[in-house]
Amino acid sequence: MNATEEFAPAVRSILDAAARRPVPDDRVSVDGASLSNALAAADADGRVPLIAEVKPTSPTTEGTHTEDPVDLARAMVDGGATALSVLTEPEHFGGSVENLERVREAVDVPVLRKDFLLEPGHLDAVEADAALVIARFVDDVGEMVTAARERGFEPLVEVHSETELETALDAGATLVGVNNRDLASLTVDLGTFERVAPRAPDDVTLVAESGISTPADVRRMREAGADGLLVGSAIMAGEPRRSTEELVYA
Ligand SMILES: O=P(O)(O)OC[C@@H](O)[C@@H](O)c1c[nH]c2ccccc12
Repeated sequence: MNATEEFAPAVRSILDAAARRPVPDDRVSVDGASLSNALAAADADGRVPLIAEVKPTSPTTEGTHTEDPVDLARAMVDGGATALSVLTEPEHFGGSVENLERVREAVDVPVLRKDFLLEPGHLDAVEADAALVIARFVDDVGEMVTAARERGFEPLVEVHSETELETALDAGATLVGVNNRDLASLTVDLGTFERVAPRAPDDVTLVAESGISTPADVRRMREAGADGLLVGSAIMAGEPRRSTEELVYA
């Protein structure tokens, strides 16, 4: 991480909390389902490959959704979601490792753990199929990619710029998310994916993340080369099954 980088106060607070997270004594070992294979299969099936996110709240969301995460997850899968993402960050996103455990037990699509994992030991808090590694926040992306794979997770490496994409590719990432939200300022620009995506080689699975809320946004990201889309707020704000369907059949 670039220690001189300026982050929004909410982001500083998230990172401070993440750094204080305890590291479990034991390593997890999972037999994770492949998120990238699931995305490719949905595409081959003529569906928009959508990762729907169980996101109770966030620093940029008003209020907190109190629905049972399992009910939300089932509605998203019924609406055609290819995979799910579950926030496990407790202090700023209303997430928990219990939410992830219960959701993964209840559905048979791959489940991504969405959190601010800063060191390999943070991967050991809970099992999942895939784990998010945010290039901007970890000192050694290669170490996190290797640590995730050793445990059986498929790493989804999140980038926000061409430079971070290079770092992710050098680290051996094969599943890369381009976050349209700038985690320094928390502002969203769908042009981010459009700028960064053309720099990725064809064999990399590219996920467009954040700020996607309408069928037109879905088509825009697909035209720019998205192999998958990660959507949270827009689905949480609506009736989850219907709002998932609207995007999956965009
Ligand atoms: O709610 P949105 O705008 O649809 O975004 C979902 C997801 O991309 C977002 O929650 C996210 C992307 N990268 C993250 C890193 C940490 C926490 C959250 C995120």
